[in-house]
Amino acid sequence: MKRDDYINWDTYFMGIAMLSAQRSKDPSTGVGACIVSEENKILSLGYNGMPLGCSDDEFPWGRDGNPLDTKYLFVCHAELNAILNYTGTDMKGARVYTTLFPCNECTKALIQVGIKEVIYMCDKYSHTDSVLAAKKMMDTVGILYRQYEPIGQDIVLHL
Ligand SMILES: O=c1ccn([C@H]2C[C@H](O)[C@@H](COP(=O)(O)O)O2)c(=O)[nH]1
Ligand SMILES: [Zn+2]
Repeated sequence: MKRDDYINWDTYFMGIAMLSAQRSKDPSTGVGACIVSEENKILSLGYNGMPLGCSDDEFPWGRDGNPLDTKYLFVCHAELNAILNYTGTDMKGARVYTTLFPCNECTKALIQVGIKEVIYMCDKYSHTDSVLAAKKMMDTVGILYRQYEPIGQDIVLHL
């Protein structure tokens, strides 16, 4: 008889997004994203990090002060990295699992490549204009979004 305690698709893909976030060098918010086809095949992965050739050790990771001394103008977001890391040709109808609700800039890119659903873990910036704009765009174009609901087992990463 087969096991009945296997994890469901949402847990599987959110777990992979969480694992991807562990690659981030961001000291305050590591973000991971996993893009999945309608057939439940992983299309791409990403996490937030400095662009290629921009050293993790030389570019800033701070949050406050002169904008040029913070990470915000430099860091490439997890969802955008997942899109840019994709080597295939068609993401239409795919969904993205992300550990943080996408910002407005990532949302524009998710729309342009045909993502149809966003499953997120954390929405800690829900009050910001960026996330409000992201949700306005998703509502307008019909992208569904829902918070990940753990069912059964917790995702535990023993690292
Ligand atoms: O859509 C998003 C929004 C943000 N991120 C990244 C960008 C930063 O590296 C962190 C946020 O840092 P805070 O210190 O919490 O402001 O999250 C992303 O990858 N995707
Ligand atoms: Zn973003």
